[in-house]
Amino acid sequence: MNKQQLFENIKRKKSFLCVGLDTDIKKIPEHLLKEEDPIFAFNKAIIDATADLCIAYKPNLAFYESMGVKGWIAFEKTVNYIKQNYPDQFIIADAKRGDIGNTSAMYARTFFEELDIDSVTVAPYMGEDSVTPFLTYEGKWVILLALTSNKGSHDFQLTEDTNGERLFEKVLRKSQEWASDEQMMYVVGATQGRAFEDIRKIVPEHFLLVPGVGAQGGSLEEVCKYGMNKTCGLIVNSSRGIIYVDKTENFAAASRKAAQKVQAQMAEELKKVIND
Ligand SMILES: O=c1ccn([C@@H]2O[C@H](COP(=O)(O)O)[C@@H](O)[C@H]2O)c(=O)[nH]1
Repeated sequence: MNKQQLFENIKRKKSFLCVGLDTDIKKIPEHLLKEEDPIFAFNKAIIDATADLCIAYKPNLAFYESMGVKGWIAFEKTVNYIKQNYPDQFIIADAKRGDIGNTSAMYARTFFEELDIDSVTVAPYMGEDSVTPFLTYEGKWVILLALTSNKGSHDFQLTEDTNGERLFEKVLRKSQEWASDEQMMYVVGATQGRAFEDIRKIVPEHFLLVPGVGAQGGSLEEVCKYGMNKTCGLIVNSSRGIIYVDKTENFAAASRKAAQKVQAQMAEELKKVIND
């Protein structure tokens, strides 16, 4: 999916919501445990209940890999289910990969060839040769960690060099030499508030993947105020705030309600920048 198609989906659905499929066997409703594949059964119900309200799904690999082979099977089934039934959805493998070049090439092969996923999150710490193998696939996206939502973002990302440049700013500037806004997005945590203003000075046109609303307490309003651009430029993720609002047989309808609430807020925010 290219940038224009993503923007068209956002306008059509009046939504820039990404539902995070952080599916934990210990948190899903008990009645699903009798299913052959409870993780997939849960994901399928959540996807069917929310697909008209969101433009992306973000399964986080940690939740699947923690279950070994069964987890990988559930992950692959989930990706295929979305692709077959909701082909307009942008799929993000939140895997935070990155290694020496030939190893990164294997990660890229996994997500882009074997699974044909739209995008993968990548850590920038190992530099250019750890990122460029992901960029050799046309139509696929790298989502580079820039300024994350957690407290630990202060340890490295927010520290300044002698010229006053913060590490996340260096990541944004340097990585633009590797790919354009048609192939690269950045992760910026919703908890980072006004930093979005500084980020937009360096990457005015790029899409940003924004986790941290909902359970982590980031403000959607603030993210939009400082981070939205003329093509929206935001994919805002919520995982626990949507998928775990109810543990009964009614869980999917409850998740839909939670997604509807966020989507309605997003529709209002979009009106401020998009006229058609
Ligand atoms: O800076 C980051 C980068 C990634 N994440 C991931 O996003 C979701 C957030 O889940 P919530 O339940 O909505 O808090 C999760 O998969 C994280 O690993 C992030 O939170 N912050």
